[in-house]
Amino acid sequence: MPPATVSLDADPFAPEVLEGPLALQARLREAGAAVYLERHGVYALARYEHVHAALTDWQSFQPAAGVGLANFRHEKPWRAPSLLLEADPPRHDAPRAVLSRILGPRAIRRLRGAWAEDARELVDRVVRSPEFDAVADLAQVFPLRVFPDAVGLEHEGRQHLLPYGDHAFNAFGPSNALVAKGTPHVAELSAWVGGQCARERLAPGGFGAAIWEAADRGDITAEQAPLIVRSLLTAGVDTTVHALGAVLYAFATHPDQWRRLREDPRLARVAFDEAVRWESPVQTFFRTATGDVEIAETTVPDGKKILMFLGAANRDPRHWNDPDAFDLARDPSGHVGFGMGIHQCVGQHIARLEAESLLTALAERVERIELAGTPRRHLNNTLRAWSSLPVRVRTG
Ligand code: HEM
Ligand SMILES: CCOc1cccc(C(=O)O)c1
Repeated sequence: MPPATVSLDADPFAPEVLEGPLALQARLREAGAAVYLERHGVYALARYEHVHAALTDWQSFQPAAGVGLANFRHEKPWRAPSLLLEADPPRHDAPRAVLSRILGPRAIRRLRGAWAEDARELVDRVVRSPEFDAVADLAQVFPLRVFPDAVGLEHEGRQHLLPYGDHAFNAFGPSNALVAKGTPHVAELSAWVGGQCARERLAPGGFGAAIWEAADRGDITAEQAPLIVRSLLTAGVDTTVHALGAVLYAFATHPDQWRRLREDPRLARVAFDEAVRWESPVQTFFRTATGDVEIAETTVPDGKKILMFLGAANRDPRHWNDPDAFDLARDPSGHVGFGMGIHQCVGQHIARLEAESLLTALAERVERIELAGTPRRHLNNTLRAWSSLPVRVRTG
């Protein structure tokens, strides 16, 4: 008889927990292999071993009933489910294959030069001032300069991208004040995003046009094409903005690591993955049990949700040496900050290119970067993010 599952009344989506999640993450890892969260009726997994196991076992823990708290088996989704994120094989297969190709190595080779040049121009301009806000002036600016153009979006209305993604990531959590804050804008945001997925709105040569060309070839259907474009607009902006905020915060608080990057700018790529492990900009995702399934010494009843704490797994001392250290000497591969398995982030190579472009440009110009004031968090049910990151730089 497996030991009774520990129950906790904690709320991972309470503002004070979203502000500082590390204490609850440690408590969950130590309380038991699986912990039943009474408040939301879900089974929490916080240890690396079990989060990895759940992510890679889509047959037992499916995304198709929603990867948020809402259970699509008996609740209407707030928007049409994603054909990737919220789909199981075989429905998941063709959309995934199409995006994997479009967002793969050939795209990276095509974009590398232009993004490096764009990053150098932006950094040259920003560092003319010794003090600035690394979120407002870099982390939010660079992705919104390069990614919408790569997708082929019109210039008009791009200000809707961040709030749309912010609401989508809030909507994976419970219907709390964060979701209520976004609800009045959902109709306008969804109308703009939905309009941008139409073939005639997408510039030739972009990721969006390439998705429609995949429909022309019959790799996907014309009905699927706009929803797959929507995936890029939902998942591809806020995530990279907050991951860049995370890596800039990491360097501003670890001068010894900045020195390592200056000595060897090729470390930019591993630095980004180490920051994604250390801060985990995407903190949590849910799955739904497809039967009475065993995991973490617990039987999860059919139809019940599990909550995977990606951030907690990325700092699990059972898997990582000195997990709370931000250390460029570490090999962060295997972290679950991009997920794992068949749903592992299909845009991760694009995200890494954005980070490599910006960090390389900074490393070439900035001798020192440090905090110039108190950073402020941006709270979201799923994303770990900064709203402000005042820094001081010395160039040379
Ligand atoms: C540092 C930035 C990013 C982070 C931390 C991140 C994180 C993640 C995570 C954790 C998943 C897995 C979700 C799950 O297992 O339920 C995922 C999936 C996904 N990501 Fe990313 N992502 C990032 C950037 C991007 C970008 C730039 C794009 C688009 C260009 C993108 C598009 C997607 C899509 C479409 C999926 C669903 C894949 C599938 O279900 O097959 N992401 N991402
Ligand atoms: C970062 C996880 O990836 C996502 C997030 C939100 C939406 C979608 C989508 O496929 O629409 C994907």
